[in-house]
Amino acid sequence: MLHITMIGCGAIGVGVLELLENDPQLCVDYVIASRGSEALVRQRLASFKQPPQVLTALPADARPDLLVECAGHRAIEEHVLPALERGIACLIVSVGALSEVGLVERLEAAAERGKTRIELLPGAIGGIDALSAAKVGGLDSVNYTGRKPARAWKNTPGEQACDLDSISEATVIFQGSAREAARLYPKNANVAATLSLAGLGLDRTHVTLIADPHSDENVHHFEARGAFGRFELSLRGKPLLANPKTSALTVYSVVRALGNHAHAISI
Ligand SMILES: NC(=O)C1=CN([C@@H]2O[C@H](COP(=O)(O)OP(=O)(O)OC[C@H]3O[C@@H](n4cnc5c(N)ncnc54)[C@H](O)[C@@H]3O)[C@@H](O)[C@H]2O)C=CC1
Ligand SMILES: O=C([O-])CC(=O)C(=O)O
Repeated sequence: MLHITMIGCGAIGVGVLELLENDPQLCVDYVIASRGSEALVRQRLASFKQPPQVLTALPADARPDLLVECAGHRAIEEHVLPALERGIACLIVSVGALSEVGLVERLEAAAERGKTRIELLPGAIGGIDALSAAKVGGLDSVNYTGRKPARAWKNTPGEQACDLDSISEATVIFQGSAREAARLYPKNANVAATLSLAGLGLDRTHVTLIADPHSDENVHHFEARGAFGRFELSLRGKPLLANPKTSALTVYSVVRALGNHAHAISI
């Protein structure tokens, strides 16, 4: 059985725990919550048969097989870097955090010192395997468009780009590099960052973000061109009820990745 520590227990975390509840090969022993939210998280987990222990930091003597981050950008600095130093393998969904200058290098150095590894999860997007394979032959361009319902852009700079409550048609709220998108929209541009890291990099991946008042889906579309040919993918994800910014596929992506670590055959 694999012993797992989960960082963050919001929409993704609860979804993952629900799917893992009856898995005999995966056990989430600890959930690390942000300071002050422990009681709320315990309440969220009250209906679980065997709820994980809720803490605000990994105990010094804990030695999970895997740590999975489902929390947000700040959690990388706070929990992932120290865990890597301790030799704990980490899986990350907040891939956009890696747009911060120098963070990739610091994660690599921490993993090297801990003799362990970091896995960036595809989350809400697919095709990362094909894109990173295409990169080997050389890529010329990668263009990504993220289209979400207007409400998914609440509390983001999208509010300054347009009036999210009254737009009557799909409105472009951002165009620029994946690095800038990840900085400005940390909770909405993890896919942009993931595509960049797999493909042409944060500065050469072109991103368009759209608020669509008529959509109830999170639509991720990208087109890549290179020596391999041309590749286009459109993924129409259903948002999670608990958080309209997040697609349900992100939960399944975490469960898949954890299962791949536990099972004899990974796919
Ligand atoms: N790679 C991808 O495709 C996607 C990645 N994400 C990332 O996943 C993150 C979580 O998404 P949701 O579960 O929907 O968000 P959420 O807001 O529902 O839940 C996040 C939870 O993590 C907790 N948290 C925040 N910072 C923390 C810290 N430093 N330590 C411990 N707990 C902390 C919060 O209190 C909250 O309970 C997003 O912020 C985003 O960065 C989200 C969607 C897709
Ligand atoms: O869940 C999604 O649809 C993707 C997302 O929020 C992101 O790219 O950060």
